[in-house]
Amino acid sequence: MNNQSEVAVSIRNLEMYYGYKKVLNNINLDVMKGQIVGYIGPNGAGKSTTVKILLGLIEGYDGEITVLGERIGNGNVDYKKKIGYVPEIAEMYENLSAREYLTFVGELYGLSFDHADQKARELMKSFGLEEMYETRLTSYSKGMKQKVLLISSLLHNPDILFLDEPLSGLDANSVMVIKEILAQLAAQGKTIFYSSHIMEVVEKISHRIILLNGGEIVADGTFEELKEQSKEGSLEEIFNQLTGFNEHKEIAKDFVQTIQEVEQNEK
Ligand SMILES: Nc1ncnc2c1ncn2[C@@H]1O[C@H](COP(=O)(O)OP(=O)(O)OP(=O)(O)O)[C@@H](O)[C@H]1O
Repeated sequence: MNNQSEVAVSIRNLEMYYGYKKVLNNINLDVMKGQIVGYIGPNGAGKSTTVKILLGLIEGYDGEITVLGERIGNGNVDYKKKIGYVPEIAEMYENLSAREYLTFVGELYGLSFDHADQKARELMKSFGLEEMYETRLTSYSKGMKQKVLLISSLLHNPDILFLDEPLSGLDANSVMVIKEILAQLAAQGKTIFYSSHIMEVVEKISHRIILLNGGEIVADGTFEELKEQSKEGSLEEIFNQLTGFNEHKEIAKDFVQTIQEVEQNEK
């Protein structure tokens, strides 16, 4: 089932200010069901701000946003049950075991304890973490915590997923598994917003790439379309070109020179 013609998220004339600073400028988007959207841009471009607005975590924006047919921001929060979110930096209550954490999150999303428990145990097993299920998260490695976070975002079988650096800390084998899971979820009609600074992965995984720069969309299309427009070969090169960046060597040289500076009395 792939409903690429149905709109999952619609954004019209979105603008956001922090104080006097405009951080989102006239964002317009329709994202279809079953699409994996690579939502990329330089640090501070406005990616997290957009996602937090869609999640209902930030108010005070201008514009109209519809998620799965519901206009958001009118007090109706039911749509949030259909969303899964993996933030880049997560508060995980690390004194809890994975079992306690995941059943807690599952119950927040309306699952019964038993259903959440059974599902979480099964998903932990798929990730090779069955033995760790009752162990406190404090003793998990970074990659293990990331797997628990991914599970927590998917337990309630959401229709839309927002992932911020979801492969952070994962080994090569786990990366292959997650990429395949995302492809299969999209094929079932789930919509995935995938934010990452790792261009090789975004290039491969995304059906559509949206590049944000200074709060504006500066590119929107398939990787092939972006390549055609920019005449560059890789997404990294397209990114550098469209964000006007070609000074990495000079910046690195200045940085290294500064590190090597010694005070007169240190010589
Ligand atoms: N709570 C806040 N108060 C004031 N300004 C903020 C706040 N959060 C973000 N900003 C500003 O909004 C702009 C967009 O930030 P945002 O976090 O959306 O960027 P991003 O594209 O997600 O960046 P990164 O790739 O570094 O995660 C930046 O200029 C940032 O300084």
